[in-house]
Amino acid sequence: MEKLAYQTGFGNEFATEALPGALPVGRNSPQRPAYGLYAEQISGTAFTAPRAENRRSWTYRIRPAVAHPPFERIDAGLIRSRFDEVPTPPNQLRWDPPPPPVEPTDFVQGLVTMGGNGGPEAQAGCAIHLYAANQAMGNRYFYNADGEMLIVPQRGRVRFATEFGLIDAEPREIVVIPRGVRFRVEPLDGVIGGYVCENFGALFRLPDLGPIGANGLANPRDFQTPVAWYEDRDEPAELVAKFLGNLWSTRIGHSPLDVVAWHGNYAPYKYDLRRFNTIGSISFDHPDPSIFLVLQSVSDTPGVDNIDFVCFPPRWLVAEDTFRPPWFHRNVASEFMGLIHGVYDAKQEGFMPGGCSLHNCMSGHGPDAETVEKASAADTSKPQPVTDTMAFMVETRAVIRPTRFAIETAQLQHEYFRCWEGLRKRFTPDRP
Ligand SMILES: O=C(O)Cc1cc(O)ccc1O
Ligand SMILES: [Fe+2]
Repeated sequence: MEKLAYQTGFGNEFATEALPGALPVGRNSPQRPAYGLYAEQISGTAFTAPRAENRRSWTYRIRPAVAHPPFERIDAGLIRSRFDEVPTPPNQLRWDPPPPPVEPTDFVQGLVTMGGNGGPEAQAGCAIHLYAANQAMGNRYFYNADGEMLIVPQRGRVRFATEFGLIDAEPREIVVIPRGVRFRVEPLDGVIGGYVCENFGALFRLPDLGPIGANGLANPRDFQTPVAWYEDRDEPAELVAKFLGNLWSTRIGHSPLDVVAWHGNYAPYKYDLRRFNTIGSISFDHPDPSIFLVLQSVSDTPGVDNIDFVCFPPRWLVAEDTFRPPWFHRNVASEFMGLIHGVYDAKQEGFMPGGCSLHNCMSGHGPDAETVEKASAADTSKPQPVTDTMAFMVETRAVIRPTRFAIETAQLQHEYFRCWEGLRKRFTPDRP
């Protein structure tokens, strides 16, 4: 597999051309763009959004995006963008990894919604999907008008061929495809699978660092955006749109990935979670998980995010006289977790790579009984490495409401609550 070239930086003003001179200099819309290309803008924020948040790109393409017959509605399979199918239980929920697809399945066909909140109309909230595929999309292309898609590969390497260029990703990397950007997914290994966080709200951004300083957590230079790449393919193709929760399809006679040059700050990107600069306590106590924040989607209330995407990478635990794993807690926020690799430090077993868990607003949760036994007996005068792990959490302001599929699937672990059954009473009122 050839190594792809990328431009680096988060939300930079990128400029890239696949043919020399395709990108106009000093203007966006020349009367006759070079090579007979059409100029087209795609905006990801309101025109008048403050400069620091404003996102848009200019593309120079073989045909404008408008060149297609009307869309017709198609079956959305197990994709959901409304979350009122079944009552949401306050229970701790956990799922085994889904079995790989048996039928030929591409990325869009293999999307299954596990839960979510808000919706595309409200422009707030998120949907959490799993994907599993064993086929390339071929001449099928997809775009999502409902939100940007943060894709978390868990199994298999995968190529995203997008209007803005090519991205190859492997497990422990994440990919963000902005709202509206057309793309196609190709497995680079036989079976691919993972998670998708569809963000209906404000675009993902890097969090402020406050007293941490100018460096740390996910560093901007580690975000990678493709260079311009195009295909000039005049052949029958299908374009599928996700629009207000429904899927719509149209037939076009060419590949929509025909952008020869582009500039701007609205484009797909990838990030390797292994580059996350993890920060933790070097004195005592387990800090709040906000120190693991990779990307945030802010809400209208300062400090209360629509979505926090956090990761739990390998790290050292050194806090003395401290119960080192995640503590027992109930949060106002809701937590959907996935395990990309290895073992999660709060759960000895049952939380498998490819699996997921959901602990909603005020539902008690924390380390399982086995973890508590171990951590309570550990020698905390010695540093302890947490190795071979990569978990993530989608933490949201609103309750994450599971879909009917999530509640009825055979992968739901009905015995999950038993992992806390062994928490014995250890109260000794006469012995401090
Ligand atoms: O529930 C979890 O496992 C996620 C989590 C991790 C952590 O280190 C602190 C709080 C928290 O919710
Ligand atoms: Fe939690």
